[in-house]
Amino acid sequence: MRDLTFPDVAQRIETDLMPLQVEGLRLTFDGKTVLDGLDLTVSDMGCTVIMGPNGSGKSQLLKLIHGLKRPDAGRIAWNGRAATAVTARQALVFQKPVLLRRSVAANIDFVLKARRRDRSLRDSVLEHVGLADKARQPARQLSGGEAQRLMLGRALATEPEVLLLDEPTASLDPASVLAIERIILRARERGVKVFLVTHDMGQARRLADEVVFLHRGRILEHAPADEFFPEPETQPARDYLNGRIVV
Ligand SMILES: Nc1ncnc2c1ncn2[C@@H]1O[C@H](COP(=O)(O)OP(=O)(O)OP(=O)(O)O)[C@@H](O)[C@H]1O
Repeated sequence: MRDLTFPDVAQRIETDLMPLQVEGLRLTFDGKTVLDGLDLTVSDMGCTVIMGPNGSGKSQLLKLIHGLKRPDAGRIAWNGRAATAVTARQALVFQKPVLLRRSVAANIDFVLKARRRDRSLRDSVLEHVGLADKARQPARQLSGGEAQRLMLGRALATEPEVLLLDEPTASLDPASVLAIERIILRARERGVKVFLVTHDMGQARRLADEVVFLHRGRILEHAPADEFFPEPETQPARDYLNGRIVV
């Protein structure tokens, strides 16, 4: 992937959506508590990595703070604004790419049109995610890593102030993982606030400015990365980092 400067995708942004404040957040499914009264304040820019064992509630937390679903109880505020009021100023990328059965370029065009953004941005977005040479190819023919880069391109085409990423590199090869991490880092450097769910310890250490550790629907730790990784305070976090089963 070439390193170029793109006027729109590379533009520095200043968001007024921070801090994120979560109070008493509760989510249940059929009477089962999935998130159990979470309190969380994220004030800093950079990358907040959300970690924790399978089923600890990471994906549900991302969906709630993005305003995609409503909690059973509690409050979410992005600098005082309700999550549902600012969804369009954010982008969420899931683990599994969800692409239109059209060309790579048409997948970007679709988003630009929906957001009434200049179509000319498409080429710079595709360059940015290293897919310019595949613009006319059907999106369904992309490899897993390429498809995920297209998903990131679609997300960036909306010029999000907050990027929410749910295991964006699961099952990708090391080169694809690094390509995606470079895109994430560039967004972060431009002032996009990043929330990243990952089980990849190397990735978490490479990208995290701070870590939120979830366990059984509760936040056990919220700490700067340079404190969390060398010295997690709780046993479940220590076990998780050491690869022991803590579910
Ligand atoms: N639609 C649903 N109906 C019932 N339970 C659900 C539903 N979606 C999620 N859950 C439950 O909510 C809990 C939290 O799920 P979530 O996907 O947030 O976990 P996670 O921490 O992201 O896990 P993983 O690391 O495996 O992706 C799990 O116990 C899951 O089974």
